[in-house]
Amino acid sequence: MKHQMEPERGLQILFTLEDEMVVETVVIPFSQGRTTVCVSSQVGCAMNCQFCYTGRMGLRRHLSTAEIVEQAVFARRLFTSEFGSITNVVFMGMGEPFHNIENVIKAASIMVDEKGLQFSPRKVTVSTSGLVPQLKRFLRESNCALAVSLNATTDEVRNWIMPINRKYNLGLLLETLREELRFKHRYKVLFEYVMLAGINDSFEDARRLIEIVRGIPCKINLISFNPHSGSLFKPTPEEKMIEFRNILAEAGLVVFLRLSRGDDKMAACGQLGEPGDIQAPMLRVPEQFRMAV
Ligand SMILES: C[S@@+](CC[C@H](N)C(=O)[O-])C[C@H]1O[C@@H](n2cnc3c(N)ncnc32)[C@H](O)[C@@H]1O
Ligand code: SF4
Repeated sequence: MKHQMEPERGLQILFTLEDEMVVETVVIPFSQGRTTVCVSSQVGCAMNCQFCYTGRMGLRRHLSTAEIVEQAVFARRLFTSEFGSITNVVFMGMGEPFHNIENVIKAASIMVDEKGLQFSPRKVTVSTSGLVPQLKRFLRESNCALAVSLNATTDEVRNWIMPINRKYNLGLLLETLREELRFKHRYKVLFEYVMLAGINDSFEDARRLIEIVRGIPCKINLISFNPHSGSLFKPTPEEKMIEFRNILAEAGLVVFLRLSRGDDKMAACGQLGEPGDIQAPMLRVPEQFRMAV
């Protein structure tokens, strides 16, 4: 595993693997001494979410346990002096972690092991697009935190922007969480919701979101869409994101806004990878959204 810093793209680290494939890791310094390393679990991704740059690559291969852990080890070594220490790990880089569940569960356990990287389990978060059987397994076998990329409040929209929903729909995903979390004491799932202008950001969506997560111990992250070349979508304006947030907060939900981290040099969620010439297919835009994209 060789590595190289990409000064042009800020805190992005590129690792060249033994087979010359390249994987990306991002270090995100927040305020108050919190620094998060965002690790990849695959080269590319098979899930083909329509708003995600990595998804366009298709899946090249899974990463081994060692290749995942090494990203956190290296980031910690590199950033300890400059930004304090790495405090959090999120599996939100390239790939769908639960598509590579075996290696991800092992990597996460090494990260929290006393003889390993000694992170607190609450500070290691695995994010999924919603592979239901693997999600159940993770909740039963791992004590690390879980994030679920929701990104829509109806099957109609989610079937389009996240095709995995055709296999495991919203009802099944949310019912599984409701059931499984009954056995996890003081555990909250983090729902991620990337806001796409005119697609999933209406006030009706906000009200539906309140209904569909009812009974699930959760926090919600509203994420600003990071545009990339060739993408159909536009980010929801900041004021609208704030109004959307307020509707959720007034209903008693714990909700955070993750506004864009700014410049296009910063490597960010859903902007990692290099699709190349052969790309995953773009899906047909449903009739009612033709004007929005
Ligand atoms: C890149 S994914 C990796 C983890 C996992 N595959 C998943 O989907 O949760 C991490 C997060 O980035 C979000 N994301 C993907 N593309 C994005 C984009 N262009 N702008 C903002 N967030 C994006 C996803 O919805 C997800 O919540
Ligand atoms: S959002 Fe996650 S699951 Fe979807 S294509 Fe991107 S990396 Fe894969």
